[in-house]
Amino acid sequence: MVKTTSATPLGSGNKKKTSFASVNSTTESFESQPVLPPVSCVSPGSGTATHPMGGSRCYQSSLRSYNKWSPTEQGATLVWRDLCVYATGQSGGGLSDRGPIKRIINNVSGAVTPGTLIALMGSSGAGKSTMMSALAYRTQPGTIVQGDILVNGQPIGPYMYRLSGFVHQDDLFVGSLTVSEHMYFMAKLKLDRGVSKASVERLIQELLERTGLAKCADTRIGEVGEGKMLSGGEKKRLAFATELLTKPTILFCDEPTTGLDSFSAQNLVSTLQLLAKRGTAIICTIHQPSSQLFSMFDQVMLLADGRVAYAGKPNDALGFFEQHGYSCPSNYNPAEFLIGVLATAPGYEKASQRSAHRLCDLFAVSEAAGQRDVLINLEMHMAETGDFKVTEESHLSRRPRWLHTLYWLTYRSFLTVVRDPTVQYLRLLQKIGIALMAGLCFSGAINLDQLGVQAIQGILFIFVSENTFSPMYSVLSVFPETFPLFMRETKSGLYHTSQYYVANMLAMLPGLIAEPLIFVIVAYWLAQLRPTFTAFLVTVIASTLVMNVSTACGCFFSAAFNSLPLAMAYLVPFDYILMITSGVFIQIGSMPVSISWMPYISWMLYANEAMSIAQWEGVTNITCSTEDPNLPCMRTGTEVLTHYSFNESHLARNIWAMVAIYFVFHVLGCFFLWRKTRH
Ligand SMILES: Nc1ncnc2c1ncn2[C@@H]1O[C@H](COP(=O)(O)OP(=O)(O)OP(=O)(O)O)[C@@H](O)[C@H]1O
Repeated sequence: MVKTTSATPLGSGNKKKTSFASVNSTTESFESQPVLPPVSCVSPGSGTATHPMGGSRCYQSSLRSYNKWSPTEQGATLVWRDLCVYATGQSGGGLSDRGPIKRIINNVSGAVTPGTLIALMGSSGAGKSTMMSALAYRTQPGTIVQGDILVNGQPIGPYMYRLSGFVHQDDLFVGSLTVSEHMYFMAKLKLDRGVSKASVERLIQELLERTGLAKCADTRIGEVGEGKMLSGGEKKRLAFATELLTKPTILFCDEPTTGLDSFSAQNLVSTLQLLAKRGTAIICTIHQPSSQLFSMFDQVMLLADGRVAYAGKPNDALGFFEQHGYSCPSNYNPAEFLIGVLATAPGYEKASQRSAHRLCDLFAVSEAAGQRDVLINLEMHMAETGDFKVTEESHLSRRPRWLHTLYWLTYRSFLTVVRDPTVQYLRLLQKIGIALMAGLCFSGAINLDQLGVQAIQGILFIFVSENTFSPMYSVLSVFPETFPLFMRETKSGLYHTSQYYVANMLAMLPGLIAEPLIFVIVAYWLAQLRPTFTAFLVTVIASTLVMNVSTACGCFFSAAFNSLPLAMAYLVPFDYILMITSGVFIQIGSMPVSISWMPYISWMLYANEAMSIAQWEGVTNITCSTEDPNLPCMRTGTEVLTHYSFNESHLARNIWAMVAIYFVFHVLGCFFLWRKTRH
């Protein structure tokens, strides 16, 4: 199976030391309130697990049928053989990323059976997170995966988003939502579309209670640095609660104990143990666990430089290392010892790597590796001979409808927009302030004489430029800022790029209509522009279109480049072209032939021409100065329009041209965003 995606680093993780238990009341600790559905079965391979939604599941691995593919009923056996993962260094599919190819995972094989809690360990950079994301079908962009990864004999694919949960090392949320809003949003996107509202609410309530988050249900998640927000431990629990919404058959946890004190870490692993006992296969990367924590895992897999140095029972690991000359001193933390042996010692890089590679070679020919290979070969054999389809798991494919997902995404984006007063209210106040200033400056100057012509064209340019530059630059950060969360959610199959893009646009739309409307209403009447309804309406429509097209342009640049500075670097020269071709600084007809195409992409020109037509069409009584007959004199509106290379018949053309540019920018923006999710 080969898979290629494009790479973007995830957002910064919250590694602050927090306590799982300290944020709970004593009766609500993770241990006493395990994040589990109430169940009756306790041993893998038999029994029934009841989902809080009311459904029931039975993991009967001993009775697993290879005529039917149904991991949710039978439990999931995940095997991988000869797995190699490469990073191409192509991060984000933007217009400026290239890098060398690097092998991170090197021919790794392994297996996890239902009801097993396995720890993935190794020194920093050994490849734990990379391997886990490959197994979970959630690789970062720019990653190439080679080798076989099967769940009950079926090559992994998008079904993993429904079958498995992934608790990330760093918790990414939309900070403006409350805990219950977040859970409701996630339930709407993750759960089967047939689940009723009451069931969803019951499920959320139950999960919040079990994770000790019920008391924070109405607390905003918050962003780092904000005053009132969830603690790191609460965010971690919220991440767990979110993943447990779908009752995953396989659960991946990337360093879930990082940032927790030892007591909370133990509580968390106890919870994972209980979850595993009910049949879930759990793979968990973990850093330097205490001796007690280490022995709580059923299996451990030690990675060194992308290879397996040991896989098997934790208690047998020390025996394997001792057999090959590495004895753990008494009273020494075994996990720390094992990782220490495999780690690269500063100053002795070559020697450390040699000894780690030697251990990997020795493990590859060990009895433990042989036993593991028996299971892998059996699964591979079944995969080749079995005749089953993923679609047989009908409830895995009942995704929410396209419009349903769009609705919830728009709702979330809209909440984010309206709950960010610094952006919304300040922008409106700023618009009113500028409109007042502009209107007052021009009031009294708008007359039907030669100076009035200049004044009218001046304020029209202010209408156009004010609705162009600030909205264009203000949306530049929209996609880079939210990109890590967007990538994580699309990689989890929650929604498509198009839904995310359209939802963001729809959430912005009310502001993009209100702002130019307020601006024109204030400035138009203060400056005493042409007092006809048609002229006013055309000015409002053109200003609104200008603002929306500019925002679309900003969104396109925001989606096409991976960072704000890069997007700015390309946008500034583009703005100059726009401004020069707006019809104010140079007569379009006098531009050199080689660049005469430029005005066609300038919505500033289209808007300027449309507003000018609205002001001058049918005007016949412009007065001229009698004092100096040598001064230019335009007596009619047609003469004014001709002077600026405008044409009275272009009004509709200009409006439609702006509409067309609006859609072209958005389609391109959506395409570039989608491209980033590919590779
Ligand atoms: N997209 C990428 N491009 C280049 N190198 C990468 C990329 N992703 C990961 N790596 C490198 O691959 C190696 C393994 O990374 P990974 O995050 O899987 O390690 P890890 O074992 O999880 O480490 P840690 O415990 O510190 O989180 C590291 O050296 C890392 O720098």
